[in-house]
This record gives sequence, C-alpha cells and structure tokens, in this order.
Amino acid sequence: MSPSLSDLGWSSHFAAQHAAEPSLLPFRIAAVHRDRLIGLSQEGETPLLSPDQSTGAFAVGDWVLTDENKRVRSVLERRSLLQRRAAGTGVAAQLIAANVDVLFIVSSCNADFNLPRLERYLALAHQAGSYPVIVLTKSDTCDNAIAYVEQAQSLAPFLTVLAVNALDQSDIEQVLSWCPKGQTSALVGSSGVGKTTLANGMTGQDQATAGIREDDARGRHTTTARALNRMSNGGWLIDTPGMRALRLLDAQEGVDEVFSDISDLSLNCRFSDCQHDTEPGCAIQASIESGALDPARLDRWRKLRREDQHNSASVAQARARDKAFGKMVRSVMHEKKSRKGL
Ligand SMILES: Nc1nc2c(ncn2[C@@H]2O[C@H](COP(=O)(O)OP(=O)(O)OP(=O)(O)O)[C@@H](O)[C@H]2O)c(=O)[nH]1
Ligand SMILES: [Zn+2]
Repeated sequence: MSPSLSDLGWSSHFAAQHAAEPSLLPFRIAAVHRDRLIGLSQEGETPLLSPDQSTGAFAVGDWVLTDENKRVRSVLERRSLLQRRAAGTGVAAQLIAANVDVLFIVSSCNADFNLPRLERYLALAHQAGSYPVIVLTKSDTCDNAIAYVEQAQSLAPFLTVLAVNALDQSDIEQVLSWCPKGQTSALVGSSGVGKTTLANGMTGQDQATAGIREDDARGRHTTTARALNRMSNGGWLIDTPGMRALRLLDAQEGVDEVFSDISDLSLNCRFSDCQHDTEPGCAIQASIESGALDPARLDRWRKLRREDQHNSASVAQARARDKAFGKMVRSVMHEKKSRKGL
C-alpha cells in the first residue's frame, strides 16, 4: 500500500509552497545517487531527473516539485537540514538529510558515554533545526542507567533522555513514540552504540539487506541502499552512510544555543572582545569563581567553538579558491577566444 502525502511528511509548510505552482507534482526524495534521484509519492517509488544532471543540491528527505516528465523543477524550502564537510579533501559542504523532525542522538550506558560528544551532537541538532532526543542504549548491561540519564539531562533544560535496551521491542516502542506517523527521524552516534540495532527494531526489517530494487539503464536488476525507511508506527527513518560521520559545519548558532548560559554570561563581560582568561570584569571567570559555572564546561565550549571556526574557515577558503579558479578559467577561455578572433 502506498503512503499518502501526509503519511510521507507533507504539511501546510510544503502545501503553501506548492500552491504557487499547482501544476507541478510533489515527491519526497528517498535516495540520492550521483546521477539520479528516487522520489516517493502516493504512486510509490519513481526515478526523477535532476535539472542539470547533478544531484549535489538534493538531500534525502527533501520535498521537490517535478513536471509531468518527472524532471525536478524546484526544491521546497526545508524545515531542517543536516549537512557536513565532505570527506576526502574535506572542504565542501555535503547535504546529508533534510526535513528531519527528530534527531535521535545515540550513545550507550558504558564507555561510549561522553558528555562533550553529546553536546556536540546537540549543537548539530540545534543548528539543523531538528528536535534532539538522546537515546542511551545498553541499559540492560549496566546497574545504574538512571545515573547516565541524569548526567545527560544536566546538559540542557527539558532535554529528553531515554535509557533503553535496543534489543527489547517495548523499549523500541518508547523510542518510536517520539517520532509518530508522518514525522521523520535520523540516528547519529559513534560506531557500535546500537544504531543498526535500533534502526532494525524501529523499521521491523534488517537494514543491511533492505534496499530498493531498480532496473538500471541496461535492464539489469540492481539493489541500492534505501535511505528513507518507513518505521513500524508510520514515522520515517533516514539512514545513510553520510549520517554516520557528521561533523560541525557553520554551527556557531547551534553551539551558542547549547551553551546559552555561557554566551549569555559573556554579554556581561566588560570588554566586548573578552577572551574570558585574565581580563578584568570577565563575567565568565566571576561565575567560575563563585562556583556557578563548571570550568570544564567553559573548556568544552572553547573547544567546540575552535573546531567550528576551523571548519567554517576552511570551507570559506575553499569557496574563495573555487571562485578564483573559475575566474581564472573564464579569463583564459576569453583570451583564447579573442586570440582566435584575431
Ligand atoms: N545488550 C545490549 N546489546 C546491544 C544494545 N544495543 C546494541 N547492542 C549490541 O551492540 C552491538 C553493536 O550494535 P550495532 O547496532 O551494530 O551498533 P551501530 O551503532 O550500528 O554500529 P556501527 O554499525 O559500527 O555504526 C551489537 O552486537 C548489538 O547487538 C542494547 O541496548 N543492549
Ligand atoms: Zn569574559
């Protein structure tokens, strides 16, 4: 049975945009390949043509409008967007997933549990515009899961933290309840924390073998990884290799939101460029002295900001370099042409 548009996550936010171009057809992007896109609609899975043969401008979870030839005409404004620095040269931004309502941040009640890492993922969720839910797996293997939950909850007011056994279906139901029918989620976390186990439990299928069967250009059957998966409660789970290694990109706002206590304090420092070290009138140092602020938290904030500034700077540099290179190519071509003209 094919899902309706609202089952697929369609909402008034997208309907309002579609109203401007009612003759075009809406699809949700279920997979992004190098040269083509797979869209989902009431009619099931459909290969879509990207406007310029490239697919870098699309993310799994995007809503697009196509003409009757299934050529994409526009991407609807996103509710949220997860992106990262591209692997390899590591400078260009790469779109990972769009319109993710809930980001499940997965860690476990053991050695993987690490507050700075959780903070980093929280910053990422805030930056993307997704609602964060922390899921601590392997609660069945430790005596004091509640202590882990309390530590995680200390990171932000009203933060949702669940302790679960990912192998237990009733615990999976508890996770699912945070992403009901028509909503979309994704899982992030380190290797081995139980993302695959959770994904299998949430979708009721083995993610390693689930896939989209397609006929390629030569008529051969191929199976490609499915990236937008229906969960057993009617919600959706975006699971792609890119989801597994997210880094912070241009996440300054996200970092400041997670550390809002520190950024608020810094507004009271005497100097607007206060480095919060030895400057007189530093509100942050005063707060540490009074015992209100944990100095370790200040260190983590500094580290995240440094990392973020480094990432953003190298992306900006790469963009500038690409621009300069493009300019150089154009001027060489221009010269060639004008020489030919002589
Ligand atoms: N007892 C127990 N074992 C768990 C739990 N969650 C995961 N495991 C086990 O932990 C191991 C790793 O789980 P995976 O689901 O493969 O972890 P992952 O995050 O997908 O790891 P990568 O594929 O490397 O990213 C498996 O043997 C799981 O069976 C849990 O809540 N309780
Ligand atoms: Zn200061």
